[in-house]
Amino acid sequence: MTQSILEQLDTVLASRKTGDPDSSYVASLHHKGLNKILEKVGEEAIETVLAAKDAERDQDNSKLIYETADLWFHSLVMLSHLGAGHEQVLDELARRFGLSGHDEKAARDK
Ligand SMILES: N=c1c2ncn([C@@H]3O[C@H](COP(=O)(O)OP(=O)(O)OP(=O)(O)O)[C@@H](O)[C@H]3O)c2ncn1[C@@H]1O[C@H](COP(=O)(O)O)[C@@H](O)[C@H]1O
Repeated sequence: MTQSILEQLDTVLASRKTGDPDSSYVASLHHKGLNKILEKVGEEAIETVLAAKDAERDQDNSKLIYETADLWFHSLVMLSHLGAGHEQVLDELARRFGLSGHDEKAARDK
């Protein structure tokens, strides 16, 4: 089975916790600490909201997709910084959907 992009990203984000802040953006965020990471998550959330308003006005979702990717990315950095990962979020969504984490992973791996 090939690894999903989220699995690959989680692996890279974890490796950056001990990376060089001068050569890695993610390592620089971990180095600056949780407050800087939360500042970025807040900033990207606002940019996503503004992009959604523009998307409705312009009937064009391209900027919204770009900003949502930034928001998801920085949220993953936040989870990683605190020792969590995307799997736990997917498990929570699956639980709300009535699937066990195991069923949800099996459905994704099909
Ligand atoms: N997916 C991303 C990704 N998305 C966004 N960004 C960075 O997030 C930042 C977005 O913040 P802004 O738009 O506010 O830009 P900015 O003004 O330069 O940021 P600040 O000065 O405010 O911190 C930019 O610097 C982008 O380069 C990302 N940086 C890295 N990745 C992934 O993370 C991996 C590891 O990255 P490094 O740690 O840099 O090796 C990469 O291989 C990519 O897959």
